[in-house]
Amino acid sequence: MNGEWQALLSTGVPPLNRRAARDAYVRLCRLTKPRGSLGRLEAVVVRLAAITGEPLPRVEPASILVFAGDHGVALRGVSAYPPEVTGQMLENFRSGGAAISVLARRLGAELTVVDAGVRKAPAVSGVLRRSLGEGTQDITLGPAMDRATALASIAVGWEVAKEALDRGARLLVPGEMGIGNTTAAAAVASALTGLSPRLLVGRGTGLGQEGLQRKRAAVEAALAANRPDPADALDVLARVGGFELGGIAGAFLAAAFHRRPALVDGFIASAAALLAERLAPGARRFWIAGHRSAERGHRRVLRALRLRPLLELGLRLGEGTGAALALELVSAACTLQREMATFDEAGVSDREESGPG
Ligand SMILES: Cc1cc2ncn([C@H]3O[C@H](COP(=O)(O)O)[C@@H](O)[C@H]3O)c2cc1C
Ligand SMILES: O=C(O)c1cccnc1
Repeated sequence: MNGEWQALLSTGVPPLNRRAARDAYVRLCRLTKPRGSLGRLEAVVVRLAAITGEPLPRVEPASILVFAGDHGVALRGVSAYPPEVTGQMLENFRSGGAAISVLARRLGAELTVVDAGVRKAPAVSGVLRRSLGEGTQDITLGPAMDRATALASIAVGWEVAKEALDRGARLLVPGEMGIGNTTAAAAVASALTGLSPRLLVGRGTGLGQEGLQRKRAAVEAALAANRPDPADALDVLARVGGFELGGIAGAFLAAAFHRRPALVDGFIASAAALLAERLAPGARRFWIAGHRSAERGHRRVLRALRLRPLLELGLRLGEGTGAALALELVSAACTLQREMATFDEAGVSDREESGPG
C-alpha cells in the first residue's frame, strides 16, 4: 500500500519548470493588452506553466475529489449539525444535489466521492469505498487513529488522485465532507503552527457563542491529551486529524509529485495542505489557493502555507466549493493565454520602449 508514493516522497518535490514559466511570461507580454494588465491571472498562468512545463497550460479536464470521514469529537457538540449528516451527504453528492455537485456540473468536471471512514455509511453506488473505520476516535480523549492508519489515509488520497491523473485530469480540486472536521482541522493547524486554538477555532457550520466555547475547549483538550509532535506531521494527523484530512493531504502530494496543479479550498483543505507541505517541503508551490473562507483561522493557515487566495467570497462550506469557483477564473486565465492575439498577429502597435528610436 505504501509503495510508489513513499518512495517518491523520499526523493523530494520535483523542481518547477523555469523555462516554461519564462516562455509563458514572454507570451503574456506579447498579447494585445497593456503589459501586466491581467494582474493576478498572469501570475496564475506563469505558475501553471512552471508546474506543468507547458507555456500554454490547460486545466481541463479537472477532477474534484471529495473525501468524507466522520469524527468521534462530533459527539461533543462542536458542530451546529448532527454527525449523521456526513453519511447522508454521500447520497446527495452522488445524486447531484450538493453544492459541489452543482459546481462540478457547471465546470464539466469529474466529481469523485470517497468514503474514507464514514460511520454507518449508506450503500451508495458510485462512492469509492476506501473506509479506514467508523469515524475517528474522540480526540479529546486520545489519538484520532493510529500511525499506520494515518499513513493509510494519505495513501488513499494519493491513490485516488493518481487514478484521476491517469484518467487525464490536468488539475485536482481536493474537497471534504465530515461533520466536526473544522474542530480537527483547528487542532491540526494549532499543532503545526504553534498558534493558540483561540486564533484558529471558528464557528464552522454556524455555532453560537456557547458552542464556540465548547469547541475551543475541545481543541485545547485534544492538544493536551495528545501532545502531537509539531515536527512530525504524521503524528499530528494520527493524534488530532481525520481520515478525510489524510486523504486530502495525499491528493495534494500526488499532484505535486506528478507536476499537476491542485486548488486549495477552505479551512479544512488548507489544514490538510499544511500537513502535506510539512511532509514534503516545497510541495506548496504546486498548489494555488482558491478562496479564503469565513472560518476564523483560515487566514493564518494560508499565511503558514504562504499562499494568497484568489477569491474571498465569505463562503464557509468546504466540499471543494471555494476552489471550484476559483477554477472558473483559473480556466479563464488559461483560455486568455491560448486564444488572445499577439501584437504582431493583430497588427496592433506595441508599447514604445524608452530610449532612443
Ligand atoms: C448539510 C451540510 C453540508 C455540508 N457540506 C460541507 N459541510 C461542511 O461542514 C462541516 C464542517 O463544519 P463543522 O466542523 O461545524 O461540522 C464539514 O462537513 C464541511 O465540509 C457541510 C455541513 C452541512 C451541515
Ligand atoms: O472553510 C471551510 O472549509 C469550512 C468552513 C466552515 C464549514 N465547513 C467548511
